[in-house]
Amino acid sequence: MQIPVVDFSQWYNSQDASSRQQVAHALVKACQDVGFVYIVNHSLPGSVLDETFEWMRRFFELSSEDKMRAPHPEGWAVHRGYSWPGLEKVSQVMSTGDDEDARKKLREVPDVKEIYDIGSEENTFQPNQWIPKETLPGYQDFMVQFYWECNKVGSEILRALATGLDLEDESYLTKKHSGHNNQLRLLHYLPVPAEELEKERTARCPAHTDWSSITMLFQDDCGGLEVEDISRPGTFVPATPLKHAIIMNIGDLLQMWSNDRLRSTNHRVRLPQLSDRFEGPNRMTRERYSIPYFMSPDPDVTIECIPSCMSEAYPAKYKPTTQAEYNKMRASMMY
Ligand SMILES: O=C(O)CCC(=O)C(=O)O
Ligand SMILES: [Fe+2]
Repeated sequence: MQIPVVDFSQWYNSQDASSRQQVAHALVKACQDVGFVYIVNHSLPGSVLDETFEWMRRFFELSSEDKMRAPHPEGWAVHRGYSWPGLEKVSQVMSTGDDEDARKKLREVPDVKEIYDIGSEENTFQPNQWIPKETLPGYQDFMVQFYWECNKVGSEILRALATGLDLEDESYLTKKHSGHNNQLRLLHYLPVPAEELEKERTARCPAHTDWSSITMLFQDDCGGLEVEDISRPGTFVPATPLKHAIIMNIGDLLQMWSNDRLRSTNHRVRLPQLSDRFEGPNRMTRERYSIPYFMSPDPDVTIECIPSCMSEAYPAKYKPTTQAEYNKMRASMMY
């Protein structure tokens, strides 16, 4: 399996409907066959992405005391602010109600990363947790702007998906995504001895699917992200870093929405592939920075089968749900 590359330049050519259709169909095909795709020639300038990685480096280099001025609130309901190493545990386990034991067991193998989550300034249910402005002048303004730039590209991707799914209304999906329920996450994976990862005594990010509609991921050149081959369950292939490309993947909500036509694929972060990403006698793996941006519909939007994805022979498989309900089920196992 190879992760397809889709060139988005023709999508922005509003004069040429057939080129736009081609891009949209290539995108949908990739999301059906693999669930992951590299998008190149999108509207986010490489210089902005480089600058974002610079800002996040500066943020994570702050003292823990400084970072702890914007801590992730206790519990799962608010997903903002700084999570110190070990706080979050990624898992595929769903909540059943009586979870204390399951939660403890999951944490026996900690995830060695620190995280900073950001949302819309206008999302009052998920208030942002900022460090004082004077601690890192310019950081907050930059991130707020980057959040909306990502939303702009993400909206174009949703528009292309609707077109590629042959929906008459190109804005079928974008109408349900105001942008205020997205999540920008800055991830810093700490250096660890390779053996710790090999023996699974610690983890970077265990296999999971995302709960979003779509996720856009930006990564540095360290490597380690792996994607499951849906035609050979259990086999993972590396998503090798491609400079300034967006790695886009389908999340659970769009898989449900599309009646399993678009695939929410398992992925994980393991050892970097390249040998020069390790150093010293105990093969410390290099640190890694990545930025997933999760696009989610507004909380009360009903996720029910897209008309072009069902027929008499292939009826809707999922019971309608809302983003808020699905989010609650997944999030309560993570914190
Ligand atoms: O860090 C990465 O490359 C992937 C992170 C990820 O899959 C997630 O946060 O959902
Ligand atoms: Fe993910």
